[in-house]
Amino acid sequence: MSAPARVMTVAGSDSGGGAGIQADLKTMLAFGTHGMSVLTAVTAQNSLGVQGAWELPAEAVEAQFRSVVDDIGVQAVKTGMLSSALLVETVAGLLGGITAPVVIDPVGVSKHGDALLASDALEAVRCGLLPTATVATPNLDEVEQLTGVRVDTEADLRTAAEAVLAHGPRWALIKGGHLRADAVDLLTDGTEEHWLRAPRQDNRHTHGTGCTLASAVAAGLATGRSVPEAVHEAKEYVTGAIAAGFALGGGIGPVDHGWRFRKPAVGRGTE
Ligand SMILES: Nc1ncnc2c1ncn2[C@@H]1O[C@H](COP(=O)(O)OP(=O)(O)O)[C@@H](O)[C@H]1O
Ligand SMILES: Cc1ncc(COP(=O)(O)OP(=O)(O)O)c(N)n1
Repeated sequence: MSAPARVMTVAGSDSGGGAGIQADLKTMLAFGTHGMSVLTAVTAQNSLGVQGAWELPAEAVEAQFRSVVDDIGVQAVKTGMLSSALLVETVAGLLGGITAPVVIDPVGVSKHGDALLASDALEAVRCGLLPTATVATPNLDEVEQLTGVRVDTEADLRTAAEAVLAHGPRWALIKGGHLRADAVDLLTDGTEEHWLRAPRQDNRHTHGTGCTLASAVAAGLATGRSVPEAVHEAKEYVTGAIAAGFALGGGIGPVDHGWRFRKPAVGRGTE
């Protein structure tokens, strides 16, 4: 039997299992790929927020990356929480040495407003990390932090994408999850435009949306999809996962990474 496509995430751990490395690996499995991980930081996190975060040494990040790439090999890479300028620079340097497609989710803050990236790391993201991206997937807050462009309406998404593309990724996927109306995202390489629209799900359990979308794109690229194909399939997956998002703990529950595997009411908790 042939091995599944290999996808690597470079990201932080979310102890609650809704975002970060845990979301990435579940998503990669949902796409039938083999997920591998380079851990950058450990967070103590739950449905109420982030209670603590501890960064790993740069040499530990580099060693994990080399262990995977030098022996197993990767067909796509996704990055998430990178925590500091040092880790952003370390990871950017490592990505410069591989040829596989790279999806950069420039994670800044969690849904609860907890910082997952030091403010002095933004310049390293702009100058070092974004140029390595096949696709960069900022949300609206990240667009504003990185480019100064504020997005209030769908019409602003094009300006945002142009500003992100100016930092060097081949494609920009601007996520409109924080807009008021439909959840509209814009994918563009500066020539082609793909508008991805989904009705806004009236479900507060949306923890992990961004990690899930970016990992799904990476899994699609690893299996040979084009960027537009991978993004369309990822959007369909995250929309279903949000619709099926469930309550856990006392705050914002996770999206359901396993929604395609479940029959109604099977595998659900009783609370
Ligand atoms: N309530 C929602 N209903 C439908 N789609 C959503 C909703 N919230 C976010 N999305 C979608 O989820 C994906 C991730 O976007 P977003 O939540 O903005 O990312 P992040 O987690 O990085 O803030 C995007 O495709 C976005 O349009
Ligand atoms: C460890 C870790 N990494 C990333 C995030 C942010 O994840 P995201 O998918 O953007 O989801 P929300 O936090 O916005 O729900 C995280 N929280 N933790």
